[in-house]
Amino acid sequence: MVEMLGYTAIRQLSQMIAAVAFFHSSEYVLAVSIHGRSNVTFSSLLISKQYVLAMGFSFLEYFLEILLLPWLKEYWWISNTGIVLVLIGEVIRKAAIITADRAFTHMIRVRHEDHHELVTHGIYRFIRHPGYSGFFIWATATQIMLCNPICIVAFMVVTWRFFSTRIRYEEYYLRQFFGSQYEEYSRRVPSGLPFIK
Ligand SMILES: C[S@@+](CC[C@H](N)C(=O)[O-])C[C@H]1O[C@@H](n2cnc3c(N)ncnc32)[C@H](O)[C@@H]1O
Repeated sequence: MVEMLGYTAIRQLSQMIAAVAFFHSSEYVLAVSIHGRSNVTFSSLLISKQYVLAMGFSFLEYFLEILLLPWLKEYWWISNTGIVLVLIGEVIRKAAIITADRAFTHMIRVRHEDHHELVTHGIYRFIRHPGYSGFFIWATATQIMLCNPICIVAFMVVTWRFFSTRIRYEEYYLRQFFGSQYEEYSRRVPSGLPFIK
């Protein structure tokens, strides 16, 4: 197997599998420790059908290019930049989850609960949506790590579009829950995603 794939593929694919496994297992562990096992479902692993499809495309691109354009995978400075960005994305996202604590629910709240307070400290002082910003960086970085030019662009476009819709929906409710407090906060602090104020 190692001889068939070669050093580059073995290394880059192992990094990818490690990044994905760590991301999802840590999301699940954090969700259980914050919300309790009985309130956490398989969806907290954040593995949707669309996500599996995207990852499928990513591996397909990787295998086609390593067979047909192997030189493309040898830009180690690009691949290593991807590793650094994967770590940065992880740190931003996990800092968001830990800081927001019980306010960080995987399903967007549409009803205000008594314990739900507006979080504006820690990483939320600098970015309004650090959880989404971290995921956006992480997902794009996995493709940079694999030197997958098509999926770098595709992952950026798809995750950006997904979060731009989600942020509009989420902020509609946050404005209802927290009124002028949220207005003032959103004027002062950037979203953390490009081209979203
Ligand atoms: C998946 S979390 C994402 C939180 C945030 N958008 C982020 O990217 O870090 C979604 C939940 O967080 C809540 N939420 C988002 N921003 C918040 C804030 N600054 N303070 C309290 N709750 C927040 C929303 O009401 C929603 O139910």
